[in-house]
Amino acid sequence: MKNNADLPKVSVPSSQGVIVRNAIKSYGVGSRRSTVLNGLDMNVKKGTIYGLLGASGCGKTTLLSCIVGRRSFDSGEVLVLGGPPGTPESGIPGPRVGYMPQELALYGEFTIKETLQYFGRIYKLEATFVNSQLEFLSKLLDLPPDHRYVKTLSGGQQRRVSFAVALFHEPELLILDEPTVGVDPLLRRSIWDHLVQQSADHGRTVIITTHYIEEARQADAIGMMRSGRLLAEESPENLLKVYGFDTLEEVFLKLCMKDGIGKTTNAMLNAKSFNETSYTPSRKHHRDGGHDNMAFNYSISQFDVSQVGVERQDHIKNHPRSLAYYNAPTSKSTLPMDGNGIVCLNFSRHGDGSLPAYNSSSFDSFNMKGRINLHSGGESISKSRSVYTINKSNSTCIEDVIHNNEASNKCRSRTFKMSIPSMHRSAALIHKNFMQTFRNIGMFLFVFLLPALQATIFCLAIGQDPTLLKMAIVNDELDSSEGRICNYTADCSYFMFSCRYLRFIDNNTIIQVPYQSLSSAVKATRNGEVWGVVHFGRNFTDEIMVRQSDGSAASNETIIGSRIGVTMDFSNQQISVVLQRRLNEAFKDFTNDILKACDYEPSAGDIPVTFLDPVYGKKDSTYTEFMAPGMILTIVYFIAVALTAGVFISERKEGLLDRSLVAGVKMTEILLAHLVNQFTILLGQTALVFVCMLAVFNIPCEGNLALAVFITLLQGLCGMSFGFLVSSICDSEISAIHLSLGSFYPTLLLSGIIWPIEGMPSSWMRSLSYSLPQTYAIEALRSVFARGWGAELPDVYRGILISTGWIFIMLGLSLIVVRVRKHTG
Ligand SMILES: Nc1ncnc2c1ncn2[C@@H]1O[C@H](COP(=O)(O)OP(=O)(O)OP(=O)(O)O)[C@@H](O)[C@H]1O
Repeated sequence: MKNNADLPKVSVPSSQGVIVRNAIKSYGVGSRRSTVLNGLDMNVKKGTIYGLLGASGCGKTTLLSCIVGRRSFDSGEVLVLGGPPGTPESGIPGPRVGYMPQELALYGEFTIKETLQYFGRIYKLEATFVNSQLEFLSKLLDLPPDHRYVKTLSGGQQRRVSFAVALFHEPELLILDEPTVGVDPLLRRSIWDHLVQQSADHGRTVIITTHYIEEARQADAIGMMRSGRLLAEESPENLLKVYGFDTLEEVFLKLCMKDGIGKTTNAMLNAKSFNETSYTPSRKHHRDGGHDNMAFNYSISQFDVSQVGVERQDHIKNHPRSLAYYNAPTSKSTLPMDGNGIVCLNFSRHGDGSLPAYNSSSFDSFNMKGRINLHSGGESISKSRSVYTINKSNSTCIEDVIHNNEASNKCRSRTFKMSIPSMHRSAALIHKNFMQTFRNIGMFLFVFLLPALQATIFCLAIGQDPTLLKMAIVNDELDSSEGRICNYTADCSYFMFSCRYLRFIDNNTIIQVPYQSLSSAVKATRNGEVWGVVHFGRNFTDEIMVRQSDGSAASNETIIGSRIGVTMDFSNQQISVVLQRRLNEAFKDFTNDILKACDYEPSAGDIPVTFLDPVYGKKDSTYTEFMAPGMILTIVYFIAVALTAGVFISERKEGLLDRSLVAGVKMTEILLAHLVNQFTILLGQTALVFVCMLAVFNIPCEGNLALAVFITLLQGLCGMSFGFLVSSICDSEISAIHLSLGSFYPTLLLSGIIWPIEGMPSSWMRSLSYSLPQTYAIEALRSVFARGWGAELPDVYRGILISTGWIFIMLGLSLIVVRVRKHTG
């Protein structure tokens, strides 16, 4: 029908559909550990439709996710299209499988057409093929117009689009988790008709879960699942015939009741007729079709089971038609005649650990058409469970154990191997990310401008000296009756020094509020009306003169009379520091002024400690300048954390991650695409932050601007990596927010952004500070900004190296966490 020429060709057609053996899967740990799959066996013949039925929570989705390789069994085996998931033979992940997870697994911001185009790019399909499939599937699934955004569709419409995504690249194997939920009966029928046609005409294998038991009548086989295993695995016709019911629901109910009242014996075996009937695909093409799946071709009645041990017989009961289990066969007579089959052997290793030798001559009466897999039935895979493949053509016994171990070793080594990203998939992901970003332009602009906005707020709000602070002035020197009033002379006149001093107080910082009495001024301070009181004694000017002339012989009375008494509200440290500084500066200016007016050297009145020109920085550098490097890095770092942390979580929750990974997308490609996307945004954000800080608010950067930008971008990447780590650890956005916010304050407080690390009381706390990802980078940027240092100096290159190290550590940890989570459920 459609020319799917670009899909990778499978060189060796597989004869197998899906085979699951003795699958065990648990979730949780300790007392909360619960077993979801409990020794489950499943056989799906290639080219058939397999309906997996079972109550909610019985483990269907878990089983499917293990089949598609998104989870792994605790023990047991799964072969998909001839190989374990994750191996090239299985085609998983990759275009040979179409997976529709239970979640929607669609991008809401995309139109229907864009959705298919995206997956088309992932599969590297030609645009003409994608368009023709879109047209075809739109009709088949009665999809809304393809320009409609997915997020605007109804739930049922969205599920149909999700179904179309699983179908459209015409995969060999379709794994559909409840595709017909929310779909009306007519459409359900056309979906099933399509699946039947796909399996009949094109030999596609379909595994489908559904809650509508009766619709599974169209399946070739049904697996009825309960308590983590299959109660029955049979064609619907046989099930109905054997149990004599009209509906599958009744059959299922019956099986459940049997299972529930402790009849552990498999219902199929109890029903004698099941021993006599094998599951044979009902549609003619299956009988003729040659899609060999050995599991389906034998009923138990075809095998001589006389030598099967008691334990094995239990297994046989669980595998009434698909498998035969044998205790270590020593004679060819124990093996089936004619046909193909999976033969499970219960054998032990020899004393020296070697495996018993089987070769084709052991079974020469067995007319093999294809491969025979000989399994041991032992429970412990590593010790006694082995798989043999006997290859008829060369008549040698190939130890699949070794082969499998090699395969699993390869798998294991793949686990932590960084696969080289594919160009076309990375390009598709990057394209998708940018489309998602720019679709919501309002939100994008907000996020894009947010760092510059934060930088502006920081520069405006932090580090400026407080202004317009009210101070009470109680000047007892004033007495108009005695002519003691303020004049504004600049001469060398020793008169009303109090007024002359007050003229030098910075009016922008201090508002002078005259009070008549000291008590009322102190009361005003207590009431919070003023920040303090500046008090001059009645003979202030005279006492200063006496003190100057008496020098070291000045009396205590003179000293007290000549002082400017300041009573302050010290409750606000920053304000009181500024007030003290301004009052001291005013006094210095006052003495300089009077000395100059009287022809003395103005600086003669200064204290001898003199700060000459600084080596680095300015004498009057502000707190804003101290904080700016830290703030720049913090803003960029945490915006990157916030943007990235949600990415995986929403993709994982919506099933998009699973769908992409099953489609063949690599985790490294997803990471890379997000890094490219976020980094591009980060470039713009960083540029705006620097313009804002340096050009608008005049924060000085003495060093190389490019170096400063480079350090900032590194910290942005560091934030992204941390965001990825957070999102790979957390299951929900809420927990990601908690973790991100939880890390925000310790970073802010411990990284030397607000206060110098040298102020920390103990060495362990300093060590803790330096173990954070931002501390060295902040020191590096501060050195570039304030000292003008270059990358050749340790303070700078250490920041660069440590930031780079953190990026790799956190990205590596993210990949490890993703892998570990896959294996732990
Ligand atoms: N990640 C997980 N951690 C812990 N328990 C889980 C996890 N995933 C699934 N489970 C539990 O495993 C059991 C089987 O879940 P699963 O989703 O496989 O069932 P299901 O048969 O597909 O159900 P439904 O038909 O409702 O989709 C449930 O009890 C579920 O709560």
